[in-house]
Amino acid sequence: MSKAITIAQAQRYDAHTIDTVGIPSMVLMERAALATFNNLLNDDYDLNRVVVVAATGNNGGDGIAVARLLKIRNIDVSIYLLGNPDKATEQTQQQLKIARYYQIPFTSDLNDVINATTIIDAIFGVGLSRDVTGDFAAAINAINATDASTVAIDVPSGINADSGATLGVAVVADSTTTMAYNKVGLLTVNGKHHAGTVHVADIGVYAQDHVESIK
Ligand SMILES: NC(=O)C1=CN([C@@H]2O[C@H](COP(=O)(O)OP(=O)(O)OC[C@H]3O[C@@H](n4cnc5c(N)ncnc54)[C@H](O)[C@@H]3O)[C@@H](O)[C@H]2O)[C@H](O)CC1
Ligand SMILES: [K+]
Repeated sequence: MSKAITIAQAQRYDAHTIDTVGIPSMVLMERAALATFNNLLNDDYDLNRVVVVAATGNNGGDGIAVARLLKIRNIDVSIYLLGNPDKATEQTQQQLKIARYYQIPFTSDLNDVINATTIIDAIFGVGLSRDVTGDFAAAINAINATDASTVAIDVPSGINADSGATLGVAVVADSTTTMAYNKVGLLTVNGKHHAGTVHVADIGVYAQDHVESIK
């Protein structure tokens, strides 16, 4: 079985790749988005109406980049944004700017989420730090109530990537594209149930330098 890592390891490996190796954060985000996009196409989801549900952390930035990859292929995609965009991470603010350039529609109507054929879950990844409440919980409940296929980025939102526990409420995904390595929480019974099929994406982040084998 391939390696699975904790939240602290994921954060440490990301920071090492960005700060010491020198691969810019936006490059990692673009690779995360491309990997998610490729899995989305390979898994043969119904892409008639795609909605990316994104928050303002870097998990949201991954999702907004996926929206752009879909839009430039003429796929009907919109973004349901949760949280205050002025407080988004630098990378996610940049992805929002790019999304506006490509005129990707933003919606604040949960019915658009409910009527989607495929939903991309880009609300929380390894940065989830407390119980999900309010608008975030309402969006996750709507995602889980639809017949739409759901594809999670990195971690199904609401799942603690260490313990696999549901923090309040969590997305039940059909598949999850997780970055660099699987996460230990996604190997638990609850984590597996929420993640669906897990694809591990090589985004250029590794556990050690001078990599001979990434398995
Ligand atoms: N670091 C990188 O360059 C890469 C990251 N990738 C993706 O980014 C996420 C991790 O991003 P991060 O910004 O650290 O965290 P999240 O997006 O998961 O969310 C953090 C954000 O949300 C707030 N928050 C936490 N819990 C709650 C809650 N219950 N309710 C409301 N808000 C909450 C928190 O305060 C932060 O503001 C990782 O999973 C990847 O998807 C890349 O893939 C590329 C490299
Ligand atoms: K997610």
